[in-house]
Amino acid sequence: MTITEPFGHRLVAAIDARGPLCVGIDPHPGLLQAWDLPDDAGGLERFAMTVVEALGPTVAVLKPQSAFFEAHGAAGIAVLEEVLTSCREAGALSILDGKRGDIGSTMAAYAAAYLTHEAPLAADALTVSPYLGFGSLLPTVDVALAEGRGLFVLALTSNPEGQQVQHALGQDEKTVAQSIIDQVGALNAGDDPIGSIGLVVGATIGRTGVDLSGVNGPMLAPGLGAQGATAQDLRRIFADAHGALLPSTSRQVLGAGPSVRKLRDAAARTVDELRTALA
Ligand SMILES: O=C(O)c1cc(=O)[nH]c(=O)n1[C@@H]1O[C@H](COP(=O)(O)O)[C@@H](O)[C@H]1O
Repeated sequence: MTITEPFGHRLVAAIDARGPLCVGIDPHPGLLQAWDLPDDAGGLERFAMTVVEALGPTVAVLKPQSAFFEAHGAAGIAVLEEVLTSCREAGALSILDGKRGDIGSTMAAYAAAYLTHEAPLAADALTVSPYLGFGSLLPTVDVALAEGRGLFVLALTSNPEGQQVQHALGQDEKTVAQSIIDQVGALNAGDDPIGSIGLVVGATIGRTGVDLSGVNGPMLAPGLGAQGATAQDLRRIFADAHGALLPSTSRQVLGAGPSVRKLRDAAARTVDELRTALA
């Protein structure tokens, strides 16, 4: 589908209408079992499509995690395609969590695969890794912007191991993470209300002293719930941030299934809690 409105604008409108929440579609084998589903492509489809049925009409953003679909081979990819199409039809934005990062010419191929209107696996945005050098992402940035889609660039990830790379000091005495944040901010500069190139800043990162005041773009914050972060952590980390904060959780909400009503209630409770904490 051809999109004319920039991703950043569409995200702001979705958060305004539905609340600041992204729910990850992470079909862990343990969750399939808890939902009484087989660990095969049929179980994967039932799981993922139940989440879309429950949350596609109510939650701002859904984020399928690619690896869980790839694990089922061609049949799993077909389910991912169905999920991405159904998110769109249900009115939720989609972020494909693929964490792609490669040399520039290959990044152009990832952009063609996930961020163009002809692509069967087109999502509204894709997670990407800048650790082959921020410049390697620029071909993907160009395609995303031309297609009305977005990126989420890993800056400060929610896992503790990320610090080894992300807190290291670069030649300019900035941390690697701050340098990525600043380069994303430069791409979004002047966009109103915000640009379309986002960052991933985990809700678990603690006190880093990072400056998010110049982002002017979307900020995906995973780590709520199963990884231990709370709405109050978000309030502290993003106190001076400028952009659109999109808290994200997977297992905390998915654990409420397979009942559609319970999934909806779990997401609605999380949105209420976030709205109160972030007001
Ligand atoms: O890009 C992501 O979505 C992501 C980045 C990050 O720093 N930390 C992180 O947990 N994620 C993803 O967010 C989801 C978190 O799942 P839960 O821990 O179940 O809420 C997983 O799919 C992770 O791959």
